Amino acid sequence: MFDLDGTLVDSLPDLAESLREMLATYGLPKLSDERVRPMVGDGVGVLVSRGLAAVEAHGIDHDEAVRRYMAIYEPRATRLTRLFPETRETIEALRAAGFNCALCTNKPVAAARIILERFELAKSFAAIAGGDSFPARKPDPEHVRRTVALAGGTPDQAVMVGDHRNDVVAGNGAGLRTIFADWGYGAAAMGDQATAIASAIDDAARFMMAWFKSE
Ligand SMILES: O=C(O)COP(=O)(O)O
Ligand SMILES: [Mg+2]
Repeated sequence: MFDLDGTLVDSLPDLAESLREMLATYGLPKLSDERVRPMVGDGVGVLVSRGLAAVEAHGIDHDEAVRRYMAIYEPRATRLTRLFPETRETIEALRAAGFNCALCTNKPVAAARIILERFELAKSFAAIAGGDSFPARKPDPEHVRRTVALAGGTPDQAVMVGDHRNDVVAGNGAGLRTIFADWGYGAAAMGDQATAIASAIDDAARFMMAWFKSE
């Protein structure tokens, strides 16, 4: 099971640009990509709250700001976004080895689907769950648990790969082995509780192959 932003796709340029455009509609100042990077990982509502707080915006209706953000982001979700190196090849190799792949992202599921479809990967995933698919989202383990079930798996057979503490906490809590994706947007310390730390997606796949080969 994979997280999306910062794990399969380098989406920061589109996320940050959309945030800047949204802030500009209120006449608010810009935020650099580097300032936006640590704001990603808790879903769009929190991203917008953090963006507004960072520019010290006051008196802005949060729901309206989220609507403006999504209206900007969705149509451009893959303008600058790219798969991280070896992502397609690794997904194909895992499937060829008998793994089911699933997506568990805090991003709204419609936007997640748009991205996977744009990269012709949607059909490779047995389940796609977003931050709005269930009442709970990462770091709540229920998000991971329900996604595993949707993919037809069980926690002991599954591995959660993600670049944020939320991925590690939710995966551990659901009883999965976890791999911290240290090529993503999370700080290195976020991987402390993970079963393993990987420096690239093919490295993560090597852990998975080794764990399940000997069982
Ligand atoms: O929408 C976000 O904040 C991050 O989404 P992710 O769970 O795919 O990293
Ligand atoms: Mg992520």
